[in-house]
Amino acid sequence: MHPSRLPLLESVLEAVSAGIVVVDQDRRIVLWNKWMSRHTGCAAHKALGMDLFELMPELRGGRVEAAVTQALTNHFSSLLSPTLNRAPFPLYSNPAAIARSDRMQQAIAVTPLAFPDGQGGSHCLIQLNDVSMAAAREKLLREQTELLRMQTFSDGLTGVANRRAFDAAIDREVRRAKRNGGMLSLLMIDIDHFKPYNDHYGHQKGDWCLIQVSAALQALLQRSVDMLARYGGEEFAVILPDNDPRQALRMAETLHERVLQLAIPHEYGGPEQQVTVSIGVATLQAGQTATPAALIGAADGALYAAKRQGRNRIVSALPEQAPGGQAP
Ligand SMILES: Nc1nc2c(ncn2[C@@H]2O[C@H](COP(=O)(O)OP(=O)(O)OP(=O)(O)O)[C@@H](O)[C@H]2O)c(=O)[nH]1
Repeated sequence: MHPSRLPLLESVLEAVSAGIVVVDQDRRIVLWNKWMSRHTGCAAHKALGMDLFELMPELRGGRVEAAVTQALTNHFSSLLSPTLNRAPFPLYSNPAAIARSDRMQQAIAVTPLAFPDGQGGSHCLIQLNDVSMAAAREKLLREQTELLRMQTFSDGLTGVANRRAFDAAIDREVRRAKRNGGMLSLLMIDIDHFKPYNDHYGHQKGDWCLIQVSAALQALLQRSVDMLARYGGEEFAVILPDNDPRQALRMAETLHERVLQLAIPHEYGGPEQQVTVSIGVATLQAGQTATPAALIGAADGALYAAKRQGRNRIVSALPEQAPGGQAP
């Protein structure tokens, strides 16, 4: 290189918005640019000549040391992913971040340095970039995605799973039950005389009632595989994987009883004068070929039988076989 270009190269190294560190074969620091001084608080005159891993003992035994060793002994380059190695170097964006112990998130590249004339032995270049902004943006995007996912699959009023989530879950669970030869039960739950409740107490109180009932039902579902969903209006569905008809009936009784315990007054709610529910129960038996639609139809049929028989009760049914005995 022409000697007149050396000062230019030096100014570039000092001006660049990235950390540049070079260590020799004994891992001693031979180059430490201004960015490193600014973001570590360690000036070049202190860093130069020191063993990098004595200056920053916390790097010992980690991925940075492994990458430097690979570069110096085997001439391998490494990229340390910011996802796996968020902040190995004690680097801070500004003094306030030091006070908060809030390290900058880092992308690190470790490269063996080849000298054109073969002189100088093994050296290793470590480049560090601040990816805090990108990481913060990524976190925000992840949070927004999660929020959207929640909004897409949960009911805006009650917070329980919505119809879209139910449709996906029942499809998945029917397939799983058929694959494993297991059972699957479904409860359809409908609040009795809800139209007169709305008409008499008002729509807002009706909303409140839906929230109370769904929260009470949800609180009784202990297993993570069970799902309560708002099927529509004042109708809820409960998917109970691996539950046989007896277990499903017991769960229906527990849920029915819990709504009675809420003792929500309903002047036009039948003889009980409180909010009650009717429940239809259906079970997909082991080895039976049935579709989600057949299981829902059976539970719905049982629910309407419960309504016809006077409401505030539970009726069980078995699902219809799919035509031809084959699921689609
Ligand atoms: N407040 C409120 N009411 C709702 C909501 N969704 C549906 N409804 C009401 O729920 C009522 C359902 O009435 P119906 O389907 O006639 O049933 P019901 O009066 O409960 O009669 P049975 O089911 O036969 O006992 C209607 O008045 C709807 O307006 C909601 O999100 N909030």
